[in-house]
Amino acid sequence: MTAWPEGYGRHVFDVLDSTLSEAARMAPTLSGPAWILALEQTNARGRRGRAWSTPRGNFAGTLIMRRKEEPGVAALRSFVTSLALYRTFVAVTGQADAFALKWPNDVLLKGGKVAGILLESIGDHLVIGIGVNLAHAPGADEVEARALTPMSLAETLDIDVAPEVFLDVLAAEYAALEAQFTAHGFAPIRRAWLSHAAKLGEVITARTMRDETVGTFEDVDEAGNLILQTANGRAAITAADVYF
Ligand SMILES: O=C(O)CCCC[C@@H]1SC[C@@H]2NC(=O)N[C@@H]21
Repeated sequence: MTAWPEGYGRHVFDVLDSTLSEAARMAPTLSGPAWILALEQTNARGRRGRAWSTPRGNFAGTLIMRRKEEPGVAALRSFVTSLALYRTFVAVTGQADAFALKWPNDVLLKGGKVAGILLESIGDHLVIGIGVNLAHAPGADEVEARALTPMSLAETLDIDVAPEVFLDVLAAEYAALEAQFTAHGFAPIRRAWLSHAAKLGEVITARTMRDETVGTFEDVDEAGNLILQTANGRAAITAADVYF
């Protein structure tokens, strides 16, 4: 059994609209960081206003904490979280090679998307919503045409992990990385994140609402920007959807 990290609250709900919405409701009452888990969500949201489906058996969690730093630094916790997710997947499956990280914060299983993260600010709190396809993945026809195929742990690896068990491992992995981030800053997180990055050194496409940049994925800089080497030189991209 994994020890629950000291100082973190743990709140498990059967059904919620969204753990992000519950975090917003709970924020005024919290005295420290807290994890919120829902076994089912009825109105979950993904990045860029997309819907996110959470059937029973999948993981839907939110970590809420008071924001200690300026927003740009606090947002680097999306990398802390995706690295914690990577370590959690390896811990529960024993299959390090099956998983990879996709900038800015998706986790891939055998090249398809198995987990996504949505970071939001609520007043002086940071909320990190995490969705993991443990049991079921949406069909390829339910996601955008160029999106990676959704994958689930159960359907792809034949490994069943209960959301509560996943939460306990993730909370412990996160707490260890949060302590490292607080003590040593982003550099060690960035190095570890890059060591698991998908498509590093390969040509990828970063698309925003306005434009599309194609280039070789060279690095993630100290501010978390995606660095692409393009035909017109080096591009630092702050926010985009990445396509392989
Ligand atoms: O689009 C993405 O990749 C991010 C998906 C984030 C989904 C999670 S599930 C738990 C939390 N509650 C929500 O409503 N969304 C996030």
